[in-house]
Amino acid sequence: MSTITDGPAKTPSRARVLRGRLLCPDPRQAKIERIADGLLTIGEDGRIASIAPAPEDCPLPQSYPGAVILPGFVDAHVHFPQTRVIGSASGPLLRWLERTVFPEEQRFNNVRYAAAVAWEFCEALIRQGTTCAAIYASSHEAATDVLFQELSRCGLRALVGMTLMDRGAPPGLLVGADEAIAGCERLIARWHGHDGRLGFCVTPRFALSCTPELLRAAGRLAEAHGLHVQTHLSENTDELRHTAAAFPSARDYLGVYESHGLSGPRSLFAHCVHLSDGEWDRLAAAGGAVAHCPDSNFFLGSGCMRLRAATGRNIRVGLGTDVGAGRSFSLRQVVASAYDASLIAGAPATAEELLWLATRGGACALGMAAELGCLQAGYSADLAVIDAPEIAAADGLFDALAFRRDAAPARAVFVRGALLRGAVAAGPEVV
Ligand SMILES: O=c1[nH]c(=O)c2nc[nH]c2[nH]1
Repeated sequence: MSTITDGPAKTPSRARVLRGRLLCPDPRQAKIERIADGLLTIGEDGRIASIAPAPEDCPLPQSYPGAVILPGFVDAHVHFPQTRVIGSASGPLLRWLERTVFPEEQRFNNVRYAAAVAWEFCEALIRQGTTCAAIYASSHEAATDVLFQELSRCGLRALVGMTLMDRGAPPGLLVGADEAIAGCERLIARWHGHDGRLGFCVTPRFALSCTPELLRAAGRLAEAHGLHVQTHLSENTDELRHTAAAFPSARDYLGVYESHGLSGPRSLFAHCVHLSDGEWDRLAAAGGAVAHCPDSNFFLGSGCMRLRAATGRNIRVGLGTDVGAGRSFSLRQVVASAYDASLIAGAPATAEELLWLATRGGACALGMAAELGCLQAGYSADLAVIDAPEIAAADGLFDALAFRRDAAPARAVFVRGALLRGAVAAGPEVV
């Protein structure tokens, strides 16, 4: 199995200590421990060297007064070529794809356009405190390559796929199976494992945009390289009807992916709004993960995913902005939408649980559990520093972080200890 292991950073970051309010997600359960005044030491290798309460006579000033320090957000589902069409209210899903998404994604056959948007996209992620994302590029090899270049330059961590489509869209977006797989092979050779931060993810858009030949080839490609797979599953009722007609021998929507070698422990399924109990059971048995995208589901009128259907079966769940059907790059906005969705589904989640899903949950869903999502020695120092009111009660603080819609962008963002945004207050040297 191919994993993206975290080697030493190319540009080693200076070892440093951050002092502040720390939010430490539990590695296994959806709980977050608070350290009211803590010291977080980052080693030369970009990993957390230690976490400890600050001593009473600590000479170091608060690194970011008025903020909390937590693991960077993980966006489990986002579309790079939809950056400029966020908030286009042309849904539901299939009409939105036809009217808004496919015309915009065709523009990515122009590499200069793709490069300009790649910069905007990465900036938008970093601004919101996102340090890692599972990204759909367009169906163009060159545009996908340009996105990898920008991710390499800006320091983010990501899984990226060239979106595979050979039917059901304008000709300018369709790429036949042989050509698409050859393009993926070149991208894998160039980028998979790059700098220990970037990985290639096999990305058939959804069943309706792929022939059985392309789905089979995608399954073989993932198997051959031990790669993650990401795709959409059971988002909208019209989509379900068309999928059943296009794959008459499949037992249900998940069955389409199962029969083409695309369901397994490295599969990440977005949406999962209309899955039957039987499909949830099979997804759990296969060890697949889910990208929960409630803001997008509201905006396109797709419905509410039953979060408890996933967590009750110990299925790994991350949160996805699903830009551009999602209306924001902020995982905190998605946390708020996930809360609303949980109320509608009749099983309320807490802000603490949802913030855990936005950080540690996403790391687990993307297969990065050993590296990301915890503030503990040995984990990568991928951090978001977020303004937060001084609220003593844990629930009050989590609620404020999750539900105050006017929240400012992240004060600072680090990946592997390297600063991507913001500055650390100059304090006395303690290392
Ligand atoms: O929310 C979505 N965004 C997309 O781009 C897409 N493609 C297929 N299904 C989709 N759903």
